[in-house]
Amino acid sequence: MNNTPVSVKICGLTHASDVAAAARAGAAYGGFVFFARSPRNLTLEAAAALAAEAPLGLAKVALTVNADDAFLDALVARVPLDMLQLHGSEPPARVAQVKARYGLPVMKAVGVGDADDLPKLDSYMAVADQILVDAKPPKGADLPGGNGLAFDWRLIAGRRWPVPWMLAGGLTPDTVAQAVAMTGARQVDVSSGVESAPGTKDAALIAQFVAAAQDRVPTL
Ligand SMILES: O=C(O)c1ccccc1NCC(=O)[C@H](O)[C@H](O)COP(=O)(O)O
Repeated sequence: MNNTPVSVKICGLTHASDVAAAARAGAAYGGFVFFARSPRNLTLEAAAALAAEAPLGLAKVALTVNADDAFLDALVARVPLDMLQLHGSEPPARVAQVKARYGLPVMKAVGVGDADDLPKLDSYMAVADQILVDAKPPKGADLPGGNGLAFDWRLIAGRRWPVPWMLAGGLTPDTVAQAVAMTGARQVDVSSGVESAPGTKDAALIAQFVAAAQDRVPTL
């Protein structure tokens, strides 16, 4: 039995109040989204201002989708970051390149819809610092993540990987404890499940989510 509390990432922070709510609730990571079609999309300037608000203990994660070096150069120069999250179709070689170029830990997101998607996870173990095991977006979806949809957690029940991994996809304050129990995840990531509307985070839901993930009473 592992008594270390489950680490939580709150993704898609867009306001200073979101950063404060995530930190107050005890989240370990805060995610900044850089994807034009997302309701959580940030400019570099907005992200730099939010990053400046993040206290020690809240790791700042930038989420990009198939970004080129020019964008990542500007991002890393402008926004103080603790981790890069690659949420597109970046192959393992690109993950290795990004890691070498910026010297930041890299988390690679992999979408899971059915058992056929699981081998893809293995292909990143040698190059990524962390893996985000997320729900595969539905065909034709506008967003490659942050869709509020879960996958069948039984697909990964009991699975272990050699690098740290996070569970994501459709988690909510009501479901996260069951998801942790079923999968054995020690890290979880949420976006839609702690929002009152797409792109609008709710401080009470954030507190409830982190507490539920860690099996304790919310810190409001
Ligand atoms: O959140 C977005 O808008 C987004 C846009 C483009 C790529 C990825 C995106 N989110 C990815 C995340 O890290 C989410 O937290 C993860 O997919 C879980 O989302 P949700 O199901 O909404 O909790």
